Amino acid sequence: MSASEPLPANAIEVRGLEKTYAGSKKAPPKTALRGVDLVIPRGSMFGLLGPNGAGKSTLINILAGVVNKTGGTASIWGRDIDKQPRDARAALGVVPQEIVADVFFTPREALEVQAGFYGVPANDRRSDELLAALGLTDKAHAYVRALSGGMKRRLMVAKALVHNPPILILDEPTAGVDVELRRQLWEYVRRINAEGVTILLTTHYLEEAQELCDTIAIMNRGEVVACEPTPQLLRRLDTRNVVVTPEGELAGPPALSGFEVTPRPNGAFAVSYKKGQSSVEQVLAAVRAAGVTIADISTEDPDLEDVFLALTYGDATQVSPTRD
Ligand SMILES: Nc1ncnc2c1ncn2[C@@H]1O[C@H](COP(=O)(O)OP(=O)(O)OP(=O)(O)O)[C@@H](O)[C@H]1O
Repeated sequence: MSASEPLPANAIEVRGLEKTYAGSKKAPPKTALRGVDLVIPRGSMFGLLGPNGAGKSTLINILAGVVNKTGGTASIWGRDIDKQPRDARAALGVVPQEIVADVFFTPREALEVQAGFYGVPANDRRSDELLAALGLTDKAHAYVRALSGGMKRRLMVAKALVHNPPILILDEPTAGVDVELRRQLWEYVRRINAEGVTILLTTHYLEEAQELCDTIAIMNRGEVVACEPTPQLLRRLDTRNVVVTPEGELAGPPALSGFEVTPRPNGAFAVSYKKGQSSVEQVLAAVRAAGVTIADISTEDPDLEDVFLALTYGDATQVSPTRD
């Protein structure tokens, strides 16, 4: 990227994106994207969530130039993928879902070859810096096939960054990565995000998206069903639980008019209420009015899993998500 270029407001803009995979004798055509609109602001840490088959990989593969779209437009760093495909793709580093190992190269050689592929002049290459940043310095000259799965994945992150792209896409990057490596990987991703790199990540680890991403889009059946700043998305599911532990043993959880009550282990029960419509005070008053003496209470906020389920499965008019 030239330093004098004005920076685009949005790293990625997708409008009305459609994809139908052609059918064959054995399989009918398959629509994977049904008019997806998505705007990823420059500098954000953006999470793309959705059940299997929602269309996340299809979307990423279209951006990466691996899959041809059927309709709509997409631009990367202000460049239209149809009109300026090379420039658009040069702004992206993509870490694919599957581990792709260069069996004949050492990690250092793999990075040099990749840099050469992008035309990065020898003086501008950052192979050693990237190996160090991803904790691979002592494996720089080992054969890639001798690396653990987590190391191969970190090498793939390094490879995606050799040309210093302003956008990094990580497609399910922590599948099969152990807890410690995952922590290191996220630390690094957070660091480069703080340095200005826009991150788009798809993940099934909902807590991870909640913890890492400032904005989250949720896809289901080829459509974006939500796209909001993380705290706003969490507020959308405005149900709160008050978990009550009663004094002594009850025959069962009390019936409270106007509230949903569900049993919890060890004689406790949860009372759900809508924030804005009721309050913890009102819940406790109803519990006391039912003759229950309260030994202890705690409150629960919804996590992303609740929001995700409510948006993608909770709607009774919606059939269950596509399965392959
Ligand atoms: N090459 C292909 N040919 C035909 N159908 C495909 C192809 N690739 C994906 N699909 C279908 O398109 C739909 C979307 O798949 P996609 O892989 O984009 O979803 P995803 O959200 O990335 O799921 P996952 O989390 O499992 O990777 C699925 O129904 C899938 O079966």
